[in-house]
Amino acid sequence: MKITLYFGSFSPIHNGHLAIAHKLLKEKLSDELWLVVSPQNPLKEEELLWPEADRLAMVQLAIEGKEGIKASDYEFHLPRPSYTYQTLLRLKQDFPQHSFNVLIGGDNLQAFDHWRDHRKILDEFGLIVYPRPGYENEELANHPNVTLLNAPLLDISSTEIRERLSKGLSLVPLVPQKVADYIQTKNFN
Ligand SMILES: Nc1ncnc2c1ncn2[C@@H]1O[C@H](COP(=O)(O)OP(=O)(O)OP(=O)(O)O)[C@@H](O)[C@H]1O
Ligand SMILES: O=C(O)c1ccc[n+]([C@@H]2O[C@H](COP(=O)([O-])O)[C@@H](O)[C@H]2O)c1
Repeated sequence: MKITLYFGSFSPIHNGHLAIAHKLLKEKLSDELWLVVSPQNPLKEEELLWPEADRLAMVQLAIEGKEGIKASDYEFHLPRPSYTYQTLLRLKQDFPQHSFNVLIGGDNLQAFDHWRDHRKILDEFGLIVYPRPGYENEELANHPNVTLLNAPLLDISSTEIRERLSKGLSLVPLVPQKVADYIQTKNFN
């Protein structure tokens, strides 16, 4: 099978992520999409991230009943921080029957040059990139292993959700109701 991996901190997952996931499957660019929860993005501060088990639980709630999408805790069992190329090599070893590529937002493409082994990710696996406001990387966008996905842009970020939570504002419609309910049962700060 052709599997697309959507790596993220997902602290928390929101409707922007889900819109992209649905679009990818609708365009039939892959057989399955795996949402891989990264315990520790090498370029992110640890204190901004909610506990990984909660982040995974919220991804699972958000995709419940949705065909073709899976939540993955694969990186929970790998060394930290979560270097994507290392994860890809392990996945290739563990699932030799599948082929993998990586879905990223244009904002991550901008910073992609700073990812460890980014050239190898590009050459050996390939990227599917969708636009994010204000970000471009023309050189990479023209690479033969980069596919562009023309997806809807929802101006939502996990940061905004955490800010709304700290102000006591409603989280719907930025996240699915089940995720909002989950967050209310926790004491995240
Ligand atoms: N509104 C959105 N629409 C589409 N993709 C998004 C959106 N927000 C984030 N992404 C993408 O989803 C992936 C995972 O993002 P991440 O978990 O860091 O969410 P985030 O909202 O950017 O978080 P934060 O605000 O904490 O930085 C990244 O590739 C990022 O580019
Ligand atoms: O491999 C790297 O060097 C690398 C550098 C920055 C980000 N990443 C990965 O990119 C994914 C998206 O990160 P985030 O926090 O924006 O959701 C996440 O899985 C990170 O581990 C990976």
